[in-house]
Amino acid sequence: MIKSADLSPSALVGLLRELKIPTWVLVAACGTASVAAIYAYLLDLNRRRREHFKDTPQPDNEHPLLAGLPVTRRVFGSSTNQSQGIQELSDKLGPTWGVRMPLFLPGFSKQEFILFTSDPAIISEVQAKKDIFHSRPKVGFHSIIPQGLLALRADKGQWQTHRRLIAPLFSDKFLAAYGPTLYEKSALLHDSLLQHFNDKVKTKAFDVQECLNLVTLDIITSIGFGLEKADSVRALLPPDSPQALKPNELRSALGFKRASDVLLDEVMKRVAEPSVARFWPPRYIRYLSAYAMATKRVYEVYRHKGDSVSSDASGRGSKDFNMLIALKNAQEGGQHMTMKEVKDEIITLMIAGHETTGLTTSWALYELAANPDVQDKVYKEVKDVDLKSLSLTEVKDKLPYTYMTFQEALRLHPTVNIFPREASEDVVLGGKYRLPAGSRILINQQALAWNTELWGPDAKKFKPERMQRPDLADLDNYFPFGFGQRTCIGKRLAYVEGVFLLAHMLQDFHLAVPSEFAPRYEVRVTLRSADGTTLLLTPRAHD
Ligand code: HEM
Repeated sequence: MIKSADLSPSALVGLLRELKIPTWVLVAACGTASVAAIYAYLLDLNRRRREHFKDTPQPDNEHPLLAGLPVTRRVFGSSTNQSQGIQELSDKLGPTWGVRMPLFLPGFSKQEFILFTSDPAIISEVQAKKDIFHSRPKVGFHSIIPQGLLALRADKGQWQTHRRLIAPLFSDKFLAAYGPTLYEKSALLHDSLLQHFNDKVKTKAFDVQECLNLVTLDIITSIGFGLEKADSVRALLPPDSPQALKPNELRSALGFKRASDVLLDEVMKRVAEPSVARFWPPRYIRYLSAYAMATKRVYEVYRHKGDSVSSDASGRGSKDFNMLIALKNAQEGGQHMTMKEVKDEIITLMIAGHETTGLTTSWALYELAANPDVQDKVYKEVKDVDLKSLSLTEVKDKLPYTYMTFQEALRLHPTVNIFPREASEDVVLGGKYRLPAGSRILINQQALAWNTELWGPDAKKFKPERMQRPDLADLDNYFPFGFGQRTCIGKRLAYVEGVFLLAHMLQDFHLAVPSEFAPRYEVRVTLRSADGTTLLLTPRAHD
């Protein structure tokens, strides 16, 4: 019999020597025992956590150790399947369901759970608990987007100060100042398109999603960065046009577009994959050079002296002004943002304000093409409006039906179809869905748009008239620009810009959907049409 005193490490070693067991066998046995112990521990952890979250429906094919990570990666990893994948899981599991994250992987220690919801009651509760759901999760945002409004935490003073300093960029005075640029860029788009038509070519197919993404980029880089020569829409000119860009000009005209694409691409990838893959040299170099391009431009403008904003007697504003200079001059109690803070905010505005507006406008154009009766009504409203002298502050009053068209496009195809919030403390939603501090909730507003209880049996039909409902502003379930204190700061600009671009397009072109075209959703942070939005354009003069 072995006495306990004999179990000292040296006695054990002595015993093993006596037994003459080869060292490699001992090492292998120890290794196997350790792996088995870790595995057993993780399985037990997984079982306990499954038990902890048992009241939240979860996909049943979860990995015993990786928990919901493979499901999340499948859903988010392939952007064309994202909205479909989430919808399929919602159909199966109900309006609120969740996935657990593997606690032991680096990067997940705080993001224990992701709760997806399209349940109006749960969403109202999240809106009411605004002191808990005030920030976006760190994954993705923190390491990629500069430290601007999108990424900053709302419980820190910096976000509040920045929000106050940036808000005036969307006031009446500033909107009036953007007018001339908006008209100029939109007119350039139309010139570029119209050059494709002649007596023989009266109707031609264009990808309006591409067109709108180019023009909204030109607008934001011009009013944001002061890039007066931002004219990437000239890439749409017919190659034989005397104004067509030469290859070297095309490169520089599309430089900002490429940078913006890369930055957005990174946002999407990093949301799905908080891993070292982002440092893969080719990808990292691409990202760094896109970022450097935007940064260089910010610093060039920043070092120039400039006025914050000027408007002429008609209130139409001036082109010699940009958001960057306005932010440089913005101050509160004599305190300005630092150059780096201004840079972070201006790149954030470019990322947040470009594709969102372009895509919503192109969804609206698609719906107008698909619904000729609605198109006729919009055309009737816009055809005699002098857009060149229209102040952006008048857009809503002068173009009410077009405005509702834009709002309805946002309902049916919410450009930010799913947006995240982080729980700053442990919280239980709906009396049973547990969300530990640091976990995420993803608000699925696309499913809300199709909810027949909210929007009636024709919820999937495009009907701008439904935006006349008087309670629209108070609806807890129509929030294409988010809600609460983190609501989109650029909402007013998005509306007037989108409605203006829609009105201009309809003044000049009749739209139709080619018989073979049916859009498929793709999500790259924003909801786009995977194959572009090809529409048949006929200049009204040839109509
Ligand atoms: C149709 C166009 C747009 C849509 C659908 C949209 C949608 C959104 C949504 C859903 C959010 C998140 C809100 C939340 O978490 O509650 C957001 C935030 C934001 N948006 Fe927009 N947006 C649009 C245009 C713009 C424009 C034109 C700008 C600026 C030029 C802009 C700048 C921002 C910023 C800076 C934030 C972060 C605000 C904060 O956290 O304080 N957006 N947007």
